[in-house]
Amino acid sequence: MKSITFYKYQGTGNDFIMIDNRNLEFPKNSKLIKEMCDRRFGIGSDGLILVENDPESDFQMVYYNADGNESTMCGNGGRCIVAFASFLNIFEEECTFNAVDGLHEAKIKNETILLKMKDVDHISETENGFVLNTGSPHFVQYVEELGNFEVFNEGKAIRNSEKFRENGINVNFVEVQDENKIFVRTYERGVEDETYSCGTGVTAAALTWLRNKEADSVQIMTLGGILSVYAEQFQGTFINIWLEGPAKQVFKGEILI
Ligand SMILES: N[C@@H](CCC[C@H](N)C(=O)O)C(=O)O
Repeated sequence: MKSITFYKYQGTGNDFIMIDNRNLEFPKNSKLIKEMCDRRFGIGSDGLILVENDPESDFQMVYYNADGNESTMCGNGGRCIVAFASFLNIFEEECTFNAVDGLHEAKIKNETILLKMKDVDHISETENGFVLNTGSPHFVQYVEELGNFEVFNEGKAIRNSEKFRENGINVNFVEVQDENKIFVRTYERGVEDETYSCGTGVTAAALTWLRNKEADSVQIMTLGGILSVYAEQFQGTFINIWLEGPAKQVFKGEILI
């Protein structure tokens, strides 16, 4: 048996097991990762993230969903790994890191982490919503009374519909609160449940709200707290997209594998 040190982080309630894997000793086994993320039989989390060395930036982010599979970009996980890399003294105030969708910049500002997301040059409009990729694929639908909305059942049905079943999609429901504030709840692919917040999801929701408007920022309420998205629109493309919000270390532990 081998003992592995892990840390638990949460970013607006989206929670992750974090492991410093700069020595490449962690076994990347999806059965093990799924067991570690299990909320009854394991540590419990929405995903697991490894910090590894990267030749062209401060570190590499390797992200797994709670189902044990390596997946596309995680925005809240990206903010949490920045807090973790700072805790590990990998950088001081600003950093760059590589993730599955390319190079990201990030900054620590007081109690929050600002993470630069990839540019978004295409938003498709369907009969009941929008589809876009903010590092991960997202469906965004505007609804009323989101507090009482059946996010799990409706999200699961869309994620498993014929159009999206094969590759999967994250499903975000949005209620407009006012011109500068929206409320978002997300059914996440790979967790196959509603999570308290999804960083690439709120970014997707924010861009659908900001498109064709003069405004360049919006505040987003989630079940786990408040996030902000800043973005510029240039010739039909969203550039300089920044996701801002808190990311906190919750505990440290050891597991035997
Ligand atoms: N929690 C996430 C999204 C993680 C990826 C997602 N589950 C997928 O597989 O697409 C976030 O904060 O962005």
